Amino acid sequence: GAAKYKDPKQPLNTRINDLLRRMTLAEKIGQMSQIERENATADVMRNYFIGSVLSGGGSVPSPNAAPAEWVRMVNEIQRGALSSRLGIPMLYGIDAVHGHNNVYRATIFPHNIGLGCTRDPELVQKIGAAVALEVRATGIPYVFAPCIAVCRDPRWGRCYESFSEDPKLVQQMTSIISGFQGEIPANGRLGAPSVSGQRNVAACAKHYVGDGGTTNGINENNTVATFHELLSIHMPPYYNAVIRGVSTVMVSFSSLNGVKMHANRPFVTDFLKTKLRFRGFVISDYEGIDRLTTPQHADYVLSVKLGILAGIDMVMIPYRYTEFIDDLTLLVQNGTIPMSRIDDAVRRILRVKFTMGLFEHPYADPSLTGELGKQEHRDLAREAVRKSLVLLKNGKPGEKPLLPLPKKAYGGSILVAGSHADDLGSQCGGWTITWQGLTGNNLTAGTTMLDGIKRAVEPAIDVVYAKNPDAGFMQQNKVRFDYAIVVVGEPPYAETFGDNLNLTIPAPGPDVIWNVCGSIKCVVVLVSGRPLVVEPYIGIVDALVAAWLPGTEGQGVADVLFGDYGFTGKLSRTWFRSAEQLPMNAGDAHYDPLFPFGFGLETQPW
Ligand SMILES: OC[C@@H]1[C@@H](O)[C@H](O)[C@@H](O)c2nc(-c3ccccc3)cn21
Repeated sequence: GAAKYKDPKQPLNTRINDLLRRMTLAEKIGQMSQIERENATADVMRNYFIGSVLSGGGSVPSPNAAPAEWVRMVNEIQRGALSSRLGIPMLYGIDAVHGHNNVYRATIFPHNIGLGCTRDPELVQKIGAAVALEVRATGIPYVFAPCIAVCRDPRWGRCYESFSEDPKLVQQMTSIISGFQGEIPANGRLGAPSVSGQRNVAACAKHYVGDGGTTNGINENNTVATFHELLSIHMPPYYNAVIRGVSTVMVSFSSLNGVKMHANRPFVTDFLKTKLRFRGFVISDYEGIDRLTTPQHADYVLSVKLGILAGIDMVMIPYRYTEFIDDLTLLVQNGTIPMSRIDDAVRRILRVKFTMGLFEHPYADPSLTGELGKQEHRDLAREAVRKSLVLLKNGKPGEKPLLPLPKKAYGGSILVAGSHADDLGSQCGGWTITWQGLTGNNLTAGTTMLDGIKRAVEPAIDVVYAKNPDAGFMQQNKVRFDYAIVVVGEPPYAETFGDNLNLTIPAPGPDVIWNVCGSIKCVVVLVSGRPLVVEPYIGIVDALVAAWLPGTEGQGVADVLFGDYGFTGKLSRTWFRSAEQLPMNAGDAHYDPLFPFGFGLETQPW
């Protein structure tokens, strides 16, 4: 009859063992290879037995490609994989870290720092489920998310990808994994990979481990921590991720006490696989094994040896796949890497692929294309925006609170000022359409904060927008406006490009604050991937809101500014006074924040 591995009624381990024993070394090594979509032709997939393909940040079939085009591309690559001797389906992975963020017109949710401020794990689980549907709309079944870093220093360019400085809060937000993958079944094995069905996606807990603890927040650098500091600060979210059945774990570029994580067998194998009994597969980061040497790729045979022996099962190569395959083949044939290590890697990869039904459903479900950017998901994102905003000041001493703002203005006009009020790209931040993100309003479909404000106020009200009002403008108009909403902040950035040692509000933000708030009542809305230096302005502003990186549904900001909903957000990380204090986290002996972890004023809806 049919080969056992093709029979979904066979027990999981029967299928794995039946397939494994049929595989040649070349087919096994092919399964361990993940290549970039740009070089994933059907021939390459078939001839090299490639097991996985990725879209790197911004890697799309064509600019502004529609879901149907994504589906065609993924299916074409799959057809190549399935035409190989054993017909093992390939697994396509992509970064969906705040929505399906590479895809034009996808719903873009608040980045994780804002989701941490909602203190709402159930909401975050729903977000995972919604993002899974949008990812499946494009025929993709695997996401490199969530990042469960515990960011301990906001000078780190990726701090916005972290839910919190507090491991317990990050642990709570691992609920997103159950959103992505579906809840583990009641009789399911704890710790085993678990993807409920074809409306779910396999997830990836990243970056293992200690990515958020590097010295001075320098990206990809070194985390100095005792074993117990590691276990109490950076490791806890991995306990929850494993129990929730996360399918994959991605290794961090960073080092732990001087040992590169991509070469760290004690933690990748002995702790994660043996101690925690993680049974999914471990994937490297992008050229992560190349970076084991300086300069990177200086000795690729050594890189492959160290990475695979550390316990990496799948390598995000992503271009030099013939070199990877040749080098790994050599290392196995000369006995440096035992076949048992290869078999462990392939078993784990097959376990995930069988469990998620990839053999039975290798192709996209075309009925899901309508899920991309669906209004229901945008409404969910708008709710997340409302709940992520943190109100830091509301009214000067002895004065009544400024928020919620009235929807009518007695003078008939309000001023909206600042670069970030009318900039969809900046309110989305990095990892949006491109790797680094974009400024401007043409990148995708969404609602700027300015649009949201205009829709919120009564039609008769005149909303005047001035991107960068100078003192003269304010002098001439100070009696015209009842109040001003000033929206300033950081430009989009990702990874090392976001590393920053001073954390001041970029120009011309401060000038706009001085000019406007020195003249009329103002609420400042800060759009940033982390707390910034605001102490110099605290006295002059009437109200201050941390909006983080809200994403496409900017209407959510107006919802709370104008009192349709109350402010409820609580800081997911400490708001420092100056960068010289850093690192400074709740629980430290010396703790002198401007606003402490957990702080957040509240307002009542009208
Ligand atoms: O996009 C794939 C992965 C992503 O999942 C990881 O979180 C992230 O660390 C990452 N950096 C690069 C990357 C870095 C520098 C140049 C080119 C690509 C690629 N990736």
